[in-house]
Amino acid sequence: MLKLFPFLKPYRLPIWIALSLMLVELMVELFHPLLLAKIIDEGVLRNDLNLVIRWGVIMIIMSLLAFASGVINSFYAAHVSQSTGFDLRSRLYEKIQTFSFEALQKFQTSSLITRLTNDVTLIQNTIFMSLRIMLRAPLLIIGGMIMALFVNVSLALILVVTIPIIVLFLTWMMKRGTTLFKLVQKWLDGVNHVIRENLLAMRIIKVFVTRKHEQNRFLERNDRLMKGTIKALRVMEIAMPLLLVVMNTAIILVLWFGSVAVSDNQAQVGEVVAIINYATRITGALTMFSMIVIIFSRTRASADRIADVLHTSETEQAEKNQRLRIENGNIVFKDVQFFYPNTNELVLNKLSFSVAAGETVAMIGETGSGKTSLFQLIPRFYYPSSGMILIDNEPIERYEADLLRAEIGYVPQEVLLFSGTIKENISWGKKDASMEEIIKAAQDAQIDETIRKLPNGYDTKIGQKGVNLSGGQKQRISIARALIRKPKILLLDDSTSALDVKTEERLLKALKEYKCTIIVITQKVSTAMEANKIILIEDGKVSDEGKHYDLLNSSALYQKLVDSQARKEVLTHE
Ligand SMILES: Nc1ncnc2c1ncn2[C@@H]1O[C@H](COP(=O)(O)OP(=O)(O)OP(=O)(O)O)[C@@H](O)[C@H]1O
Repeated sequence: MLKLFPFLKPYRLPIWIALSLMLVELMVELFHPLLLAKIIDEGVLRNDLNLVIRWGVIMIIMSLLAFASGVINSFYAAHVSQSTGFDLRSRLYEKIQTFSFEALQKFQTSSLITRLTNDVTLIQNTIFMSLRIMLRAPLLIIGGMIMALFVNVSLALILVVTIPIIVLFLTWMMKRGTTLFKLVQKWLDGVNHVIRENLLAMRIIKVFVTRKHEQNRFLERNDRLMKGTIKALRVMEIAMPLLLVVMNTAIILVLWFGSVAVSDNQAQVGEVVAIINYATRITGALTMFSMIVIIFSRTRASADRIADVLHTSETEQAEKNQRLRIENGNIVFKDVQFFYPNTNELVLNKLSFSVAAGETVAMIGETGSGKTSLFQLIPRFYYPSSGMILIDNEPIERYEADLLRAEIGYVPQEVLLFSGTIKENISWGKKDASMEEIIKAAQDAQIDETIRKLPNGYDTKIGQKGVNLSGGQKQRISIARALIRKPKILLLDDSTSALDVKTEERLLKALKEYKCTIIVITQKVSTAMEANKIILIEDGKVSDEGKHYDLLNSSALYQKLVDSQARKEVLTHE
């Protein structure tokens, strides 16, 4: 939890103001019984109405002061807690943006969302409560003990011995509670995980009629969360009765030893009453303290989870000193081997190939042969486990990640569009793009005509993940988004799969204008035939490469692919 303290530093002044005002409230609270006793003993019992009015007015003024302090304290507590929550969320978000794919895989998406929302909210609430009431309990406990010692040392010793034992016990419970609440937050991640998956896969769930199965999956996780929370709270709940037993025993001991002391003339009756009075107040404060322990256990668990994200070292390495930019776009893979982090399956095995600047290369291979993985190494989402990747004859590590990626247009296999207009989605690839540039990119991606037919043209809004567009339309918008930045290297991962042969032909022709290096992963012979070179990938290795007619003679895999597609064409023409 201490790791998050720096986040409070910018709000030192409002924190001090809030705490000082809380002390004013506390002082009024402590002095109230004293004043009441004075009014009763010296005013009411002696029939002194003036004294009653005088001290009564003082009591009212003090109450008003406490009321005003409370209101202003609330104002500052809300300001500090909300601002700290805002800062924490922003820092977490910034940090997650720098995460390497390894770190993103380690913290699941749903867990990151829980940390950014629920965990931050818990911390925010705890800060608010700390500034409002939390410090009051410990101060009442300490203040009560000091006052008791001041009244009668030997009787107060009973409290001085008992109370630290209870506080130690509560601290131990907080530790135990933190472990349990950490699990609770993990189970909350689990619930969020199912919700997220279900919302994203609603169509599949409906079409496979698996609503019941998914409901049960959700209920199972929800049940685990409920039972876990009850278990965690139960451990905490024994604190209260235990505390009352110990404190009541202490009060009985004070009474017993007190009566002995009074009869031995070693204490006054008033002193015994005063110490019992303090013991009762301290019991109340300890009850409050045990509630605070519950809240703190939860908050500690959340703070640890947030700190885990903030202190993760698996971020992308930024080679700040390197200002290299891709000039031509030639690519060389030399004996590249690759394992995904924390796995032992060799995905790329001594893979070597080269693509000259401005060339178009088609990459063909069976599913799972490593094509997408190979693509992910070019914008440096991952580093090769061994071997070398050179761009413009420079090792890829020498490029700063952002500068490297600025020159790469990447159209992933799974198209993802953002909510917003079509225009915004295309210009997302280049924030300062003009309308002409947007239209040009759309024209080249063969989507301009379709967009113009939509109700609001380029201003048509598309829903989350572009639900109101067809697969092929989404693919082409995603291609336009990559083209608008006029990349030096264009990576198309099976991005023309949903296009008919004619549209695809026009697209490939338009791409030639861009004079960039293009690698296109495809299963279509029609696409491959347009390329300068075809590279065949088998089990993470280059099994063959060449032009269409060369491969027809040399590669059994290519022949099989051509045969199957020719047969499909014959069947569709029949
Ligand atoms: N994030 C990942 N973590 C671990 N292993 C992965 C990951 N992504 C892919 N793999 C594994 O890497 C291997 C190659 O996958 P890849 O996606 O590169 O194949 P591909 O040739 O692109 O297949 P497809 O044509 O079906 O897209 C597969 O065995 C897959 O299980």
